[in-house]
Amino acid sequence: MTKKRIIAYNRLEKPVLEELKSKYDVKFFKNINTKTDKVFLDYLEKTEGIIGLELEVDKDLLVNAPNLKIVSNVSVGYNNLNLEELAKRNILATNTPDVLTDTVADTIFGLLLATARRIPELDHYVKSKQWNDPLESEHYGIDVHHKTLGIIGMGKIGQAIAQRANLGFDMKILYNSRNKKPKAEAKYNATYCSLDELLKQSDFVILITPLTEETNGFIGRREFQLMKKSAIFINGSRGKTIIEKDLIESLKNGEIAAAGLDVFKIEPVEHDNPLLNMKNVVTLPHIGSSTYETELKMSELAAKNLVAGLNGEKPPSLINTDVWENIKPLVSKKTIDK
Ligand SMILES: NC(=O)C1=CN([C@@H]2O[C@H](COP(=O)(O)OP(=O)(O)OC[C@H]3O[C@@H](n4cnc5c(N)ncnc54)[C@H](OP(=O)(O)O)[C@@H]3O)[C@@H](O)[C@H]2O)C=CC1
Ligand SMILES: O=CC(=O)O
Repeated sequence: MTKKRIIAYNRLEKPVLEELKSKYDVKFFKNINTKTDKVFLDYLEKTEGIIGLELEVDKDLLVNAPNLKIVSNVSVGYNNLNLEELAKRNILATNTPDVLTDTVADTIFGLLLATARRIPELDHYVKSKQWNDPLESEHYGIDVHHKTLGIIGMGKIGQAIAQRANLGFDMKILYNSRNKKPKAEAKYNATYCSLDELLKQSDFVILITPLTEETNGFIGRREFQLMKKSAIFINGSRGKTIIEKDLIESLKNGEIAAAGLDVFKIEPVEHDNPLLNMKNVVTLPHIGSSTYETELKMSELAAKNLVAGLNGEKPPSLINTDVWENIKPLVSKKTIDK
């Protein structure tokens, strides 16, 4: 029997890739132009499953993928998927929630600490042999413990951040999300407030929402100007949830004190991005979930999702349940190859 054809894109941990290769005809592509790469487009035509990171699955791609049954993201965010176009074609979409929650919360909290206490800047100060005298106040940071933290996006990761802030740092927690979270309020002593109130009252603002039509450009000049001049802004969501040029202006004009960024409008970040020259900005290369343990768990979950979808079974972390309801009656037991 000919093996089903699979595309793996950008990231999949080696043992998982090898396991898939034993079952399927898998081709791995990395960061190619998917609109023009001939090898990719030829392969895509007979592909039944895609697994990977940040592949833009839009109408252009889907018209070239007539046999596609499932797209399995190795990420919790799925702003790279056009769900409307996938639904029109009854193609399943999956992601990797939960397994990364604590790791991402650790990264984001680490970024907050690094920005507040100026850790990368002072590391450079020591290693570049500038530490020759006792330190003066120009090198001081600001306290994190007992301050007010505003979390925009009180979902799984937002709540894991609240846990760290509440139990570890005794912070006052304000949050904003579409719906109130009474359980999280009780557990982490968190208070719901409007976005504007959160921005005005917080010493630290963490943005950790998905990128959607609603959150595209969510935080811009108006929002930065509402923040305290001493506020530190942390973005762990997606680069496009903020207006990056507005952040640059607000930092330049002292409207906020500093920023910690794991995500950028364009990734990898462009080398002439002004944020890279700002001392009060701490940058990371989108590594929220990137530990050995968690990346492996994400790849394993993504593979489980993919295999289930290809076998006509409901994937464990399905995004578009409406598509599953449509195809469920059509899935023929005969076509299932276990
Ligand atoms: N930097 C990195 O490496 C990583 C980044 N991420 C990003 O973090 C995001 C969140 O992940 P996760 O916590 O697991 O997802 P969840 O779905 O559990 O949480 C998302 C939260 O965002 C809230 N939200 C959505 N839209 C709005 C809005 N318009 N205004 C205010 N709040 C809103 C939701 O509110 P409600 O519950 O009320 O609907 C929910 O509380 C991902 O989608 C991804 O973009 C994730 C992993 C790693
Ligand atoms: O950014 C990473 C994700 O899992 O989403």
